[in-house]
Amino acid sequence: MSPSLLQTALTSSLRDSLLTVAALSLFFLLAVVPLVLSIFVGTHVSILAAVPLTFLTYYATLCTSVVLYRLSPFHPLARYPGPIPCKISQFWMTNISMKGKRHLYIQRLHEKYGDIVRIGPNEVSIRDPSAINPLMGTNGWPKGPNFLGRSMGPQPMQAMIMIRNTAEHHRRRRPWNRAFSTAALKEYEPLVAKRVNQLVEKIASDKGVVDIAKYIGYFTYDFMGDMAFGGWYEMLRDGDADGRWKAMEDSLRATVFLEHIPWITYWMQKLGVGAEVIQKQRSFALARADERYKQGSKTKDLFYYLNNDDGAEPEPPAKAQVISDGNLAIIAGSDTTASVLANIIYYLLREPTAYKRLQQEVDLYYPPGEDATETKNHTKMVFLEAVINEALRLLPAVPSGSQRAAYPGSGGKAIGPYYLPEGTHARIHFYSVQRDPRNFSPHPESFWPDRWIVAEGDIPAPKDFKHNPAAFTPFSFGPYNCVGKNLALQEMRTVLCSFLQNLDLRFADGYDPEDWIRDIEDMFVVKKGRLPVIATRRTHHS
Ligand code: HEM
Repeated sequence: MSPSLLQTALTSSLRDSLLTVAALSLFFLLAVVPLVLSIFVGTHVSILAAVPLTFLTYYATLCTSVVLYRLSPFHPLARYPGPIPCKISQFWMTNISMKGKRHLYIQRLHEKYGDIVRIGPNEVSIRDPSAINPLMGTNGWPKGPNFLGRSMGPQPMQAMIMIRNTAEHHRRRRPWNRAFSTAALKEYEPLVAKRVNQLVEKIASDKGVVDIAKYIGYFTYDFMGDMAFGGWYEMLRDGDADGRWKAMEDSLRATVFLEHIPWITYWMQKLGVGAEVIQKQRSFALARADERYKQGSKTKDLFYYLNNDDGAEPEPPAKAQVISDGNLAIIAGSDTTASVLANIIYYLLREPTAYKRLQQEVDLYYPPGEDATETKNHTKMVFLEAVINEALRLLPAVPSGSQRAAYPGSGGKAIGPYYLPEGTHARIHFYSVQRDPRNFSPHPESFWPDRWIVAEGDIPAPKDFKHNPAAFTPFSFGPYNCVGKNLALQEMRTVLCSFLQNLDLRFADGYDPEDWIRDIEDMFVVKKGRLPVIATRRTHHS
């Protein structure tokens, strides 16, 4: 076995052993100790009364002391404010998250308590851009343990997004970086173009009201299948016949539940409870990955790089690693891009002047007859860029941020002006930071694409204009940031140019645009509702 595979296997067997020791200790504390105590109590009362009495008293004392400690000035995070239920138990935030409005809840907490707030007994949310680099940059902290919960506990091989060891993450990220290089992105252009044309055709040919958010989702899924596995599924053509998209959306609620209480996944796995919804989603990807192995590399898709078919790494990776990361691409790349794209369409339809202006820009660069899937004009399209940035600012695809925590044994750290002891889990609340008037003014809560053009100095700045690029991190920040950022931007620009060149879009009659905002849920990634539109082909523009 190669040294890196050996290291991975050892790390995961060490992790499993540690989890088993932790579980046994918990069992000892919660079952064995009160049972032994009840034998002593049984010398004074009947054993039938002694057992419940001892257990009840033992648990009450245990819970009271935990609660008192978490609220006390002796707790390492005592200096940071927050609501009492958050300080007492992680279950409070779990409950909030399950309702889908965590992003708004945490935003309100920041308004009330300030730039750092305790959102769990050992977890803080931060709304201060000066903390982004120290927390998430090269010398910051790695991923937090919430990813272990999100993935339903240890897998045969962890997907890259879960890896907390910096060196191991760096090693695993190398093939991804090659797969998203400028040269590789160029190779994906025809794949994007083919799917974009199919999407436009699908929307144009569907008569009546179209749920454009659904079709955009199918498009991103089909495209990620092409890009990751050299072709996979035809959701735009066949619909969600066997429930793949639904399985992915369903798994969001289960994973947001588990991300706040990752330790529970250990017990769920041992008892075989609740994994179906997540396993169903995963089984689709595993099946396709297996097929792809058999086919071999005919095109340079992501699999080609993950499987080291380009020969850039000294050793071939384990099969389980390639499968895990291929699956990760589908999950990380489809839902995120779909929600951002649908959100951009929503804002454009809500702001007809912005829609018109973008259409004029598209008409300028892609007049009728010009191929709108060509990327050559993208860098010149300043309003297109402003529209995408503004939608990403208002609704980042990961609104409540990605958790970070010190690697065990590495100690506490000054994160900007805040000292966080080891054992703390911390997130930058992207949603709040990007809507903070100290970072973006005026109209921090409104869709105003011009702020990006003002910031470039292309139009004069209004009074009290504020624009802080360091506070804009919709693709996250640092060595664990979104590796698919450039692909996502390329995809979104191509879709928007093609939509606006070929279609006229408007909200369906009777649709209340507030429904879109109401339906948005923060399930770590954004879960969106329906976006009913009427689409007609553009025929008479010049
Ligand atoms: C608009 C679309 C997208 C947005 C807003 C977005 C945003 C994000 C964010 C916020 C993260 C978390 C990074 C962290 O933990 O700090 C992430 C991670 C990731 N994204 Fe994206 N993403 C998008 C599209 C894509 C696409 C198209 C892919 C292609 C496969 C992709 C692949 C990944 C991967 C693999 C990770 C994990 C990176 C790592 O752990 O090193 N994303 N993304």
